[in-house]
Amino acid sequence: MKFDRYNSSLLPQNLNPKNPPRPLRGRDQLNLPPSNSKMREEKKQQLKMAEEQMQLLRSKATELLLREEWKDCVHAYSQYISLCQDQISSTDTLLEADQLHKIRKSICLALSNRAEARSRLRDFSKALEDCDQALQIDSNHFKTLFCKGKILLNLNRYSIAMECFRVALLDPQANGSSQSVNGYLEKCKKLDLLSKTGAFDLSDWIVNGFRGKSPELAEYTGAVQIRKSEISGRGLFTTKNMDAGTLVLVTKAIATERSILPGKDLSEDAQLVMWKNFIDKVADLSTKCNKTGNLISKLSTGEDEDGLEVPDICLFRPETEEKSHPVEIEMGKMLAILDVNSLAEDAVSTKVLGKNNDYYGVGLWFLASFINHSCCPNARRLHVGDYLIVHACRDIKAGEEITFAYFDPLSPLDKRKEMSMTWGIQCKCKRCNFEEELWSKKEAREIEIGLERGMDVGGIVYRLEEEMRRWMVRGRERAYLRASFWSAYSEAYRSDRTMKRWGRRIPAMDAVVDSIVDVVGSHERLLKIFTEGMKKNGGLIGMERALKLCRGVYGKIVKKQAMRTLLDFHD
Ligand SMILES: C[S@@+](CC[C@H](N)C(=O)[O-])C[C@H]1O[C@@H](n2cnc3c(N)ncnc32)[C@H](O)[C@@H]1O
Repeated sequence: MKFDRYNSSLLPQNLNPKNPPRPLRGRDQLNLPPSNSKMREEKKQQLKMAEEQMQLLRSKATELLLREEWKDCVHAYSQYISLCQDQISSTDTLLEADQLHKIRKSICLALSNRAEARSRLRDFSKALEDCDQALQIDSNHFKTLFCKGKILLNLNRYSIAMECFRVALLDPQANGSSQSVNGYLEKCKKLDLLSKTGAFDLSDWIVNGFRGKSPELAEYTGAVQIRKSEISGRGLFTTKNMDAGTLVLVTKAIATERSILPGKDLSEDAQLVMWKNFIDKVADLSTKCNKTGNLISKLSTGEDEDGLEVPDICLFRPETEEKSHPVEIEMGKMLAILDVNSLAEDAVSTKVLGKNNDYYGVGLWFLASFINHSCCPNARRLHVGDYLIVHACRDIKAGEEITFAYFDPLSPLDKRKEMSMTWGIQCKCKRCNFEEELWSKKEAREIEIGLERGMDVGGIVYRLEEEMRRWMVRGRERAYLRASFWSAYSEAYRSDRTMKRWGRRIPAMDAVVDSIVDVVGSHERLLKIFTEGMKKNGGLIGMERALKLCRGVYGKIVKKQAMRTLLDFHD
């Protein structure tokens, strides 16, 4: 075909007279794409700019890390990491192998530092994700392994934590910090053993008068499982016989909030503020960690408990991996869960353990949340640091449900009913049922009224014992009533005048204490009267029984010296 030079559409655009040509330069004159070398030049330029930007961001992130401004630090490292990743993907072909290696190393360190910052914010799930990503880049990265080990230790996942510290120690970088890493490794080994054996020993701390840092504990689950309960919903059951003092479980708080409350007038407001902070903490944790969120969502709201699923106890073990999806717990449900399951750290045992009277603490502990109330409890709890220790307060048979007293079991039926209302429960235990029935007797009500009106306690005890003989109330049932009227018994045993007057006509103190311990379990108020009695009798008679009582109240404290220190508390 003849070349039609006037057919403008066939002309290159920049030679088209309809489009005035712009000044042409170099390769542009031929309308060719930029040469490889030009592209390289431009990319290099971009690379340089990005590098400068990254440098700035990295310095900023490091500074925030050193200043311990964790939130901003996480943010800065996130920006830095995504810039690095962008750079790798956009300049992939242009990066020399060593440049690529350098950037990947920087990402690894940034992930490690972000993990550190996240762990300080207690965002352990995300911190662990960062560690794992960093270790994908460099599986022996010392800083990351050290950080991951510490996070896992915090989460009581001792065996994987140990593995991290062991690998970290192989790194030549560990030299400078090997003492510290070794320290963590030893701690892990000790706690791992404790978590498997439950061989805790609080003796030294107790002998030292609970001064100094509370002893290091590990999570431990004894011979127990979660099952359907005849009391309500789910409960915790033993799978083996346990004698008084046996450790049932040790569990670390999901969250706690503590304070020394100011003067009385302010204390209600202060408690409200604490409660709000506590709710915020738990809500925050449940969104940060899928496992925590999922486990919280399995707790009772106090409604329709019998329809609730029975979770496997393994789910609550720290080493159980979280494979769960995020759950969103709506605020109303969260409030109900916390209302039903949170425990106040104001148990008498906490006060004995060296805390002030105006000290107030609240917390949530998973496994303890499955323990139902009974007025004849077989277990007690003790708070040490963030840990809750549950032990048998009397002998328990395999298959029996573990129960706490949510309120004072050494109080009369009416008082217990009043207290159960504040807990939103209606106790139907054997003791409550028996006493309910007995209270139809006019004599029983008269005894109670007598106690309320401050009648002579010796006379009250005498009358109650006489009536029980007449009603043919024996064994456990007799112990129920003695526990309900314990305030009269203890006052009588304590008063020399009363004992002089009624001594022979009322039963001996140790027989009454023994009968109550058998059904209601050991209790510090029983221990107190017992040790006072021992002192009056000149010392060591009854020491073995006192120690047994003491084990029921505080668990199996290993050294006798520590037991004696505890007994002294009750003088
Ligand atoms: C800490 S939870 C105990 C575990 C609960 N049963 C579950 O299934 O998750 C406390 C709740 O259990 C129920 N509960 C505990 N003890 C009870 C009792 N003695 N009588 C009736 N309900 C009880 C009440 O609904 C209470 O709010």
